[in-house]
Amino acid sequence: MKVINNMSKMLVWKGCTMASPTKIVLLGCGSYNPVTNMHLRMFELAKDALNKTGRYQVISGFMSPVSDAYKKKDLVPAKHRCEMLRAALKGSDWLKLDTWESSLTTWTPTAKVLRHYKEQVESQYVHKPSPSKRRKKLHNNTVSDIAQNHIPNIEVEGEQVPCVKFLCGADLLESFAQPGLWLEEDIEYIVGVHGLVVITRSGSDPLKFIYESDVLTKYKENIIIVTEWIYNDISSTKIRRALRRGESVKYLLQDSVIDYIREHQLYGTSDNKYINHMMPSPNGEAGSSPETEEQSSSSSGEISVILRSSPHNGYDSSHLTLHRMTTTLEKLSPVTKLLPTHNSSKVSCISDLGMLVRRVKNVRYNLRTTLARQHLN
Ligand SMILES: Nc1ncnc2c1ncn2[C@@H]1O[C@H](COP(=O)(O)OP(=O)(O)OP(=O)(O)O)[C@@H](O)[C@H]1O
Ligand SMILES: O=C(O)c1ccc[n+]([C@@H]2O[C@H](COP(=O)([O-])O)[C@@H](O)[C@H]2O)c1
Repeated sequence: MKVINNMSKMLVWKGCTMASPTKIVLLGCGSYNPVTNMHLRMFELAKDALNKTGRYQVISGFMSPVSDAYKKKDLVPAKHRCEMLRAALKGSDWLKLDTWESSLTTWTPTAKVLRHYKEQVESQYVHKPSPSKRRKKLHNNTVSDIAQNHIPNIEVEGEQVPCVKFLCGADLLESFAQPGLWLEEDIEYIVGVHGLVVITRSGSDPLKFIYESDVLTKYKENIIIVTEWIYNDISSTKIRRALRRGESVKYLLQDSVIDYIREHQLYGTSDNKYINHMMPSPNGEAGSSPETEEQSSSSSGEISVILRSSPHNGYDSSHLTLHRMTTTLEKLSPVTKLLPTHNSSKVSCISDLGMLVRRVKNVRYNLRTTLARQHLN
């Protein structure tokens, strides 16, 4: 009988019934530069936690990459971030990319993005198109939608208008306290009107943070904290660093995202890919890489690798390094030409390529590869 009493309490709790949980659309905003497995996992965690309460039913999740106007350091163009998201989301039947925010030429505060979503969900619900039309729109979600102010498609059933909740990591919640970053009224709108689902992140203490904030305490009923027990601190920053250093990011990103990054030579991958293949280590094994001071790739297809070397007595082998890089690059890509752009006479002497790898410090080579196809054009 006790169980039944408890059940009946649950049934009347806040006017909700077990039979009619509130339908939820989760919205995640971020740079997604690039999208990681943790960004995807956040949605799964949130969905599980909300559904398990019996009060909510998550029907859709949307990922909204920030526009290029956000100008965050190392932010690659929205076109690429959207394509990587699109590739990553192929395996999900309830998560979707929304390109509206990223298509704008100015940065949009998150409160405005949420307000836009709320309006879209409500209007879509009221003027619900026929299922066939909705399905068609859903599959038309391509990068070209960026120019068309794509409207998210929510699969809705029944008559209840879904609520849009903001999904974020605990670090984003804590950024609410950064002076001058978020507007007070925006925080109030986000938490008061929409509500938050916060995924814990290492080094954060969301409960304490909520306790210390008057506005968050006021709306604490609207904040759901989801503890990620499987400790996972993947961040896009760490991914970009690993890529820049030519380190593997497999199992941290979706394979399709890794393929996209390689194909489009994002985050400095072009240089490392070649360097890792061509540079022998001191004991002759392939795989060590020279210290590169700077590696960059431009949208014009040019790749720059700058090597630093220090004065050293003995034989100058840096030209050999240059030669090896040239031939390896040409072997790897027959359409690549290397144009040395620095005077090699100033380069220090070193007898061993592996040593060069470690001692390169002062003198620079700027190896510029230009795709022959571009020469031809
Ligand atoms: N490992 C993680 N655990 C919990 N939340 C995360 C994690 N990684 C990202 N998030 C959340 O994902 C959202 C989108 O974040 P964003 O794209 O800025 O990712 P990021 O990995 O933190 O990026 P960067 O490292 O470039 O700052 C934010 O709400 C952020 O808090
Ligand atoms: O709305 C705001 O005032 C606001 C202030 C700081 C960050 N945001 C959003 O938070 C998201 C994550 O930002 P970041 O810098 O952690 O990548 C991104 O979508 C930003 O638009 C939003």
